[in-house]
Amino acid sequence: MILTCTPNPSVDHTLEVPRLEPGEILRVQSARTQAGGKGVNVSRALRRNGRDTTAVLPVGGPQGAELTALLGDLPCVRVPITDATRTNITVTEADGTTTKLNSSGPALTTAEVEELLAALDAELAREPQWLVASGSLPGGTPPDLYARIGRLAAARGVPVALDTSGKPLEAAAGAGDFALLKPNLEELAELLGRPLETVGDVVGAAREVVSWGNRLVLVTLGAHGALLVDRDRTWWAQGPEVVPRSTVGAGDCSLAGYLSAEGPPEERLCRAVAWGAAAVAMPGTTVPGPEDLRAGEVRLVADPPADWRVADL
Ligand SMILES: Nc1ncnc2c1ncn2[C@@H]1O[C@H](COP(=O)(O)OP(=O)(O)OP(=O)(O)O)[C@@H](O)[C@H]1O
Ligand SMILES: O=P(O)(O)OC[C@@]1(O)O[C@H](CO)[C@@H](O)[C@@H]1O
Repeated sequence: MILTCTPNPSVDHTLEVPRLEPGEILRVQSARTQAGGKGVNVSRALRRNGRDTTAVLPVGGPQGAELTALLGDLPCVRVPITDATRTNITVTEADGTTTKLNSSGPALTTAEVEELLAALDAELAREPQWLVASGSLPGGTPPDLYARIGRLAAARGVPVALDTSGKPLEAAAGAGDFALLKPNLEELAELLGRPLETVGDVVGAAREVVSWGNRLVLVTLGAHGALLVDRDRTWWAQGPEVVPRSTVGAGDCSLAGYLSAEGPPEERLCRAVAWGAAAVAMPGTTVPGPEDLRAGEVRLVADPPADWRVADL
């Protein structure tokens, strides 16, 4: 079983317009409301592909009730909170350009944070294969929450895959001990405080993160595929070419694909880019199923040259 924890889940509204023009009245071509939040999406993708998963998340207010309904039969542990679950809005354009308006989320009380951790610990006691800890932290939550979650999982012997950004990423990655970190290129550049333009730049940054005590770094590069870096090796993989419809959740599907695979790291990477590319071709926060994956069309390069420019991949 793969356990996910999403401290700041969302109801995702996606609006499709031909072209986003600020200041204009735009006619919406289609509107979708789906369950969202990074860990929730990882669980949804795993479930859609027949994997055993449980999602732990706080829910509150009418939006929390809406999220519960949208989650359907996804196995979940919902921790009730007083403040309302957030709603995030995405606008996608005909050329695949995706614009996100993400709310900061509800204010969790100290007691609610402790209840979330207790619920998570009870699930960790079931010895899942992985814990995925994902997404931003809601207001009022201490930035070291993911570091605390990492310690809870370590005490239960469960490896953790972390996907977050900004201060929570800084606080957790610096504490080390994560089996996998999944930043995208911008998140990794922000963490290290320098631009990352070549494969060598990205690998150097990822190795620095590994030197803090973390095992593997999966750096997703949007349309340019993904790099997987450990202490000694690097692999780059690129999924099949797709017509992008919505990039929302592509990173989550990549992580789900990575964790769903068994075998050596490079096989996991190939699965990650296949799932990520499939997600991009789907509307809103829709996750791909087995029929959407084109695993045979993945390109893999071991130890790619350091001078390759990410923008040219
Ligand atoms: N335009 C694209 N064309 C093809 N594949 C893409 C495209 N964008 C993303 N992907 C695939 O999805 C993966 C994840 O994308 P990305 O790096 O944008 O993740 P992310 O920023 O974490 O996304 P999110 O936070 O929305 O889940 C990439 O590694 C790649 O395999
Ligand atoms: O605000 P966060 O927590 O960083 O990201 C939240 C979010 O953008 O991430 C998912 C896609 O990865 C969406 O379902 C959701 O709306």
